Amino acid sequence: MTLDGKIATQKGSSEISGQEDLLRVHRLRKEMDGIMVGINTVLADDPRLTVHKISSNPEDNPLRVVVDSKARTPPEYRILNPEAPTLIAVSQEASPDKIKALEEDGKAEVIICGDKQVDLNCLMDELGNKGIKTLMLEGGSTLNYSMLGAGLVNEIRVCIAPMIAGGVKAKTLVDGKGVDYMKDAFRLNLKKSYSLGKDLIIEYEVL
Ligand SMILES: NC(=O)c1ccc[n+]([C@@H]2O[C@H](COP(=O)([O-])OP(=O)(O)OC[C@H]3O[C@@H](n4cnc5c(N)ncnc54)[C@H](O)[C@@H]3O)[C@@H](O)[C@H]2O)c1
Ligand SMILES: Nc1nc(=O)c(N)c(NC[C@H](O)[C@H](O)[C@H](O)COP(=O)(O)O)[nH]1
Repeated sequence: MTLDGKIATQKGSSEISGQEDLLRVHRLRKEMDGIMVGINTVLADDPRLTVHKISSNPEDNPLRVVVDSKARTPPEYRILNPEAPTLIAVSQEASPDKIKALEEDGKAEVIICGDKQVDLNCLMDELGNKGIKTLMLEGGSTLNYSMLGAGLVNEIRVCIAPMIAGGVKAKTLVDGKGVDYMKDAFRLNLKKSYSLGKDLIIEYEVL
């Protein structure tokens, strides 16, 4: 994020991390069993979510997980390429046709969790059953809030780049509904902080 907490500009531009930070993220991806994003991140960035900035083997790629209530992931997007397995979590709102298009040719496994939105506790249970014990959430702001709100985040690692974007409509690290009173804010414990290139990395445990 930028110093003012933005993870994208209001137009959706999001090149924030310095080169060293991108390598840090890919080293982390390599250690993970799974990597998860919300559907808006897929639509905005068309990410691959593979380990491709450091040397790696195909089996180093984590399971890619998309939280996508209505199965809106476009079948031609890179998240469905054959480089790594992909799981799309949808809700009962997803149309059977869209689910079928995502499952075609083994592109993705689709699981249904929840009535309207994806039920994140149900999804975590399903991932646990598949042997996914470590999961990195890579955004965006809305899913970050839901995961924190559901008590499903153990640890937060943030990169603060020396940039300020501003913009009342620009996404921040955590958006969603937000808490009404600071007494209800999610509490963190500072574990580690260090400079990386021009960026600052801060690691917290969630209390
Ligand atoms: N700088 C970074 O590191 C970084 C990382 C990721 C994303 N981004 C940026 O974030 C923006 C996208 O963030 P966003 O907040 O709009 O969307 P998001 O990626 O968090 O996706 C949210 C969507 O997921 C779906 N969803 C289904 N079930 C849900 C649940 N239980 N909880 C929450 N969402 C659920 C809903 O359709 C919801 O609108 C993009 O502009 C992207 O570039 C930046
Ligand atoms: N570490 C990091 N720094 C950034 O400046 C930024 N914008 C992202 N964004 C995370 C988001 O999930 C992106 O969509 C992926 O970083 C796309 O990258 P890949 O195609 O998977 O390499 N992540």
